[in-house]
Amino acid sequence: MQTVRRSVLTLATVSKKFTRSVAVNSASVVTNDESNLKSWKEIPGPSSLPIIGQLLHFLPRGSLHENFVTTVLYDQYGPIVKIDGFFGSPSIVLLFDAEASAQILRGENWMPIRTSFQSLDYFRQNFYKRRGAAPDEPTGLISDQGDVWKKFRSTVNPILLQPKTIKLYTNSLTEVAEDMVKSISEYFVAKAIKEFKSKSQRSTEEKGVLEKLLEINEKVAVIMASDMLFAGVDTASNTMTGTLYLLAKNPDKQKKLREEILSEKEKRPYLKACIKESMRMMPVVAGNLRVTTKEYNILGYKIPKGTHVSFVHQALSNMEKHFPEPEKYIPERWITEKTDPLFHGNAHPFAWNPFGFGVRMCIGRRIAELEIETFLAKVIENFEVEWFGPPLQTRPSSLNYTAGPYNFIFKDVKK
Ligand code: HEM
Repeated sequence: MQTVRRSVLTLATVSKKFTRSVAVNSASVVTNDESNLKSWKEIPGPSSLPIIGQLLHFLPRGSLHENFVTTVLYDQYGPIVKIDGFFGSPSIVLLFDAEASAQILRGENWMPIRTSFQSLDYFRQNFYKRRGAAPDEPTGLISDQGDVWKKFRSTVNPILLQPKTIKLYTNSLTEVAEDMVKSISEYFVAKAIKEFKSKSQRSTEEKGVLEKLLEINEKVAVIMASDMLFAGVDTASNTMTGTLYLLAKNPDKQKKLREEILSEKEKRPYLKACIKESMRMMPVVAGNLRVTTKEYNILGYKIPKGTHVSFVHQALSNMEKHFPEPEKYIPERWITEKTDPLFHGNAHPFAWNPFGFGVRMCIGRRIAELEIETFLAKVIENFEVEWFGPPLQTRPSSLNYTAGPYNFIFKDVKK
């Protein structure tokens, strides 16, 4: 149970600037004949006890203690599963169905609610309150909801999602990522202010993310720095480790990637494909979450307003029906012809959804992609990466963390 909650990264008049690529489609909500719908109580799930609900199943030695998100629940109960809340926490509905996920994600795309970590909410609210902030002031994208989230997201969206700005910022971002664990956001912002002031006036094109955020105001920069530290470090680093592991286990794919990198062509489709494929097999975020703001009819069940629904895309992207031979690392599926049975476009569009959806999708996506591409290209260009010993383990928690030992061998590439 705890794992489900933590597995979900609890991490909209939405500004026109960022609605353009988003399909708001509440018309797609299923309108089954109401009389045939089963009630919320009838949604299948593990057996439950008063007060503690299904907790026993998730404790050590319980049948669902480990990795149930991917297979066990789906195999036992099907595409929709209810996990009862316990000790006052809300119940949660898990969806293992791409179309049903699409219905809710689209239906909630106007003002998506994705609950955060209670401890983070508490800390941020008290931290900012102590500093004299008004109740409607933002605390961060991860923790805010409703109008406060919408207004703040509209402010930072154009900067964070602009490819030109992100490209400029990659080097400093990577540097920041390396030692950010030791520091707090204010430290970086203070340092950045000092640095920027010491530099002569620069054109808009040369300014990085933090510089542009600082131009809005210091508060926006501090909040965003805090969000980026919280959501951007472990996600990107675990994805890099997972990709490196899969490349080490698939030397033919690694060789092909090295050839592309050494060819020094500007575009690197195979590199992108390698990353997409590892995010399909080993997504760092197992599922996403929305709290419904209206009633839905999903897979024959009535889902009331206010329900916590989790879309378990880790399970979906590892299903044969969406991605043939799902247990194999085949980056080619992302670049092959439409006629190839492996073609990724044959999968349901919501079966691979590692960065979330719509107006609330990951705001750091471009930064993450660039970071991961830069890192992998450098490593694969310089080293032949091998792996020895048992497979790399992942530890599902708030994210799917890779767990040591990291049995990599790096051999110099003979150039
Ligand atoms: C491989 C790396 C990453 C993955 C897989 C990932 C995944 C996600 C997902 C699934 C969401 C939820 C989206 C939704 O609700 O629809 C999210 C939100 C978010 N991510 Fe990422 N992320 C990654 C890297 C980053 C980076 C590098 C940053 C910052 C630099 C970042 C910042 C955020 C923030 C601030 C949010 C909250 C957005 C909001 O609620 O408006 N993420 N991410």
